[in-house]
Amino acid sequence: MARIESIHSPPQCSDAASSSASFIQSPAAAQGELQESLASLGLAVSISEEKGRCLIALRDFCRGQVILEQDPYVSVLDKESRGARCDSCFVQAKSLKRCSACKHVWYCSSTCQKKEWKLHQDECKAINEVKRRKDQTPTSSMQLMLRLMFKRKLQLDKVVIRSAMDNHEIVELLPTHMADTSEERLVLYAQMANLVAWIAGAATVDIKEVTQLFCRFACNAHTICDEELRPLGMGLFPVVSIINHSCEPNTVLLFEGKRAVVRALEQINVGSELTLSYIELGTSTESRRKALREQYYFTCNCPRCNHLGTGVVSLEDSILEGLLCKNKACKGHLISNKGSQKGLLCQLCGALVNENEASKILAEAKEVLRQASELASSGNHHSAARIKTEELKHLQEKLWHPSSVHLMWTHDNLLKICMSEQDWQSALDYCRLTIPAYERIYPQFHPLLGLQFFALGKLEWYLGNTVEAIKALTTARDILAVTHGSHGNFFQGLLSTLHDAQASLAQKRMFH
Ligand SMILES: C[S@@+](CC[C@H](N)C(=O)[O-])C[C@H]1O[C@@H](n2cnc3c(N)ncnc32)[C@H](O)[C@@H]1O
Repeated sequence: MARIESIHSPPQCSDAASSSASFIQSPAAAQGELQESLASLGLAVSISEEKGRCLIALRDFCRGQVILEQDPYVSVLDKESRGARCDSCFVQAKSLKRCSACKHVWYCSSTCQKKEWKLHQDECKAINEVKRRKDQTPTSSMQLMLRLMFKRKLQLDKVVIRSAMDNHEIVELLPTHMADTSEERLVLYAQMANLVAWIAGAATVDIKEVTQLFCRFACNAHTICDEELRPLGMGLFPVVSIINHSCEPNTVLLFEGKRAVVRALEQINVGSELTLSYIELGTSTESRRKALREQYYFTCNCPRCNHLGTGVVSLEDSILEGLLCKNKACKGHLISNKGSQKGLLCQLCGALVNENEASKILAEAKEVLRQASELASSGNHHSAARIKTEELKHLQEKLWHPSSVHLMWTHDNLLKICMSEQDWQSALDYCRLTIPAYERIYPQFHPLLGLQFFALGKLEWYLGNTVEAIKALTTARDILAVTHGSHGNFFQGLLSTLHDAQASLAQKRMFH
């Protein structure tokens, strides 16, 4: 594809050679400068012993209000999105132009290509060097690291503008958890750092520092998704990353292109801490805590987790992930017994399944799950996959609650398979089955819940069930107006489907 020539012009910056030392801020100065910027948005950083830095509201925010927006310090598209989306703005476009030098990045316009050139220039040379010497291109995480290093240098050299919310010093304030990181992982990061050094030119790269930066990526970088929460790439957002986790979050993070937008999920009063969910919320307390410990190195003590051990959470957890009681007359669920006798305890009839029998049931359950995930990850949405997934569904129905997460994901997989086969009626049936589980698992204003109602509404509408379509689309509208905002094309598309359905119903009523 033709090169947009102007991008190869050298950067226009007369003072590029001036001393960079005066441009480096101390961490304290960078934090002070950040506080000032945040204050103008009604936000502040405070420190807690348990969590480290926290982001606090200095004023009230109402449900659906945008609290914070931030462009990534650095970002990169996934392999799957490269060539389908613009590397600069992440917009999907049919006629993208490829950088003719490295042939690795694509832009939707010469404006985007020019905007990125200063950052892409060194990366372009590095990619070509890897191609020449290894006949390979760097992976996405490697590319993200290269971009971070090149951007830092360009900001130090004053070739690229820095701001209070976009500079390397605030990236360095993010935790690394290096001391908590396993030896095995550190070795992997060090190997990756060596590769980065080799790609970027070893003289300029400090291996220990890059290893530390990989640790920082692991617990701070965000997956950038489209409106339907399909992953597009990765980005580092040093201010959004100050927001700590809760399993009952009061904010939600979505992306407009690659720009992060944080909205309030509820009324947030002055003085409250902002929280986000870092993980999939539809799992039991133990699973959520395990996931958080493994990736973020903390034990969650949010209000939802703090109920662990109380009756409410045991029942909720057993419905989400607990096995059905083996006693045919009982409708209860089994979860690990916390008492002296090891095994599984029924939450309803109190029957204890001993350790041996418990491990047999768990092995059976594990095998069912293994088959399910193998099928889901194979991406093989053909009739053979459908038959197998339906078999799994029957097996899972014998083992788990109808609202369990396992069945919910199986119903979701079947929904996708039926959609790809254009079997709309079966797709609608499976979509309907997912709704009670979604409603149980996710909070009232969760984007996944809104998206599932949107999918249901479209299927109902397509199959001529106008009243049901209006009901589902109205629920989707109410949720997505809060999580996604009401201005984008995606939301407008939902409104227009809803208006069509409402107009059709009005017309039907006029003629009957
Ligand atoms: C993305 S950072 C959040 C900002 C961080 N607190 C800071 O000081 O910059 C993620 C890290 O914050 C801490 N963290 C986040 N949520 C927490 C929570 N609910 N309880 C305890 N620590 C938490 C953990 O150390 C985690 O690895």
